[in-house]
Amino acid sequence: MSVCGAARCRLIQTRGAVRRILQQNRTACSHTNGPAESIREKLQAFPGGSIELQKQETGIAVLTVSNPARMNAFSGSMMLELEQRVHELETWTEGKAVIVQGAAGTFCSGSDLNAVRAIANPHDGMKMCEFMQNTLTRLLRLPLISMALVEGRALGGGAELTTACDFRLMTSDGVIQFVHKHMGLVPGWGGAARLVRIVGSQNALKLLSGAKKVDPDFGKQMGLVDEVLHCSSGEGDTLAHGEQWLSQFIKGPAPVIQAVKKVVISGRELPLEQALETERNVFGTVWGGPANLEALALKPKHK
Ligand SMILES: CCC(=O)SCCNC(=O)CCNC(=O)[C@H](O)C(C)(C)COP(=O)(O)OP(=O)(O)OC[C@H]1O[C@@H](n2cnc3c(N)ncnc32)[C@H](O)[C@@H]1OP(=O)(O)O
Repeated sequence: MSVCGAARCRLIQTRGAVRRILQQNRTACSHTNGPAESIREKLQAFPGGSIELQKQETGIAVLTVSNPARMNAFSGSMMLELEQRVHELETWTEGKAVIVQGAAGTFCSGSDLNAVRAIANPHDGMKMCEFMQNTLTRLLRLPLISMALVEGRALGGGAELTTACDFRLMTSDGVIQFVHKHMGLVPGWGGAARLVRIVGSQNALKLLSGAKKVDPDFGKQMGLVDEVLHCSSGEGDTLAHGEQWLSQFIKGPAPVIQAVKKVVISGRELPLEQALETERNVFGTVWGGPANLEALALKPKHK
């Protein structure tokens, strides 16, 4: 193929990739699309628990998966609520970060097995996965730095949820386990695709095929866990420790933090040419902006 032909081919691939991302976001944002509507009705039929969102003045939001009677398993209504909460975060211009945690000292035990039994046919299963994939993709693409705070267990879909965050922190007794194989399943909420990108395909294969328990040491060793908090789950101040760790990445004004996250997302997801274009555009939003002018006036030395 000629150089021009190869370049044209790359351009077509790039446009295809961008169209796919936009299409995915459109599907995710659509509240009127037929098949998505039918799975919404089915999910709504399995109530219980809640997804709580607390936006703090510090610019850190806390998203809590709460269904303590079922170890924070995701009921159908919680899946719908998660989408709403992610939507609220997408438009939070003052925000810098979001911490995803579970209630009552444990993270999340995956999907509610009662709901799973009731929609145990491939069609509904795939629709549920499509719904959760869209929500978790939007969570990962938020212009906020995200962190899963794993106290206790993150199992099945709970383990998948941790991969939809930029960072994972664990208490010393925390466990992440992709138990899907033990359930005759594979991840379906996008957890396998994201896991491969975080730890590489060799490690992902080991974790999924062996349904291996990832404790803090193992997690750090393979790059799944970013930090271990030296406290146990349910000790009370775990969230404060998590916020403290996160604070090193969110100093400065929200527009700058959001710009940082945007260039990382485009670098992570787009082909190079497209990522470079996005980077230029994002740069244009901060260049000559208040934080930039203030820094220039101070003539800082970065020693
Ligand atoms: C997307 C694909 C998926 O996520 S598939 C789902 C994968 N998750 C699972 O299979 C988790 C199964 N549960 C367990 O292994 C255990 O309950 C774990 C989480 C380890 C907790 O054990 P343990 O501390 O002994 O408590 P327990 O078993 O008595 O549980 C307390 C109550 O919670 C419930 N629970 C737990 N997980 C779920 C779940 N995923 N769906 C529905 N209910 C769940 C238990 O049934 C138990 O309820 P009950 O007190 O017996 O009424």
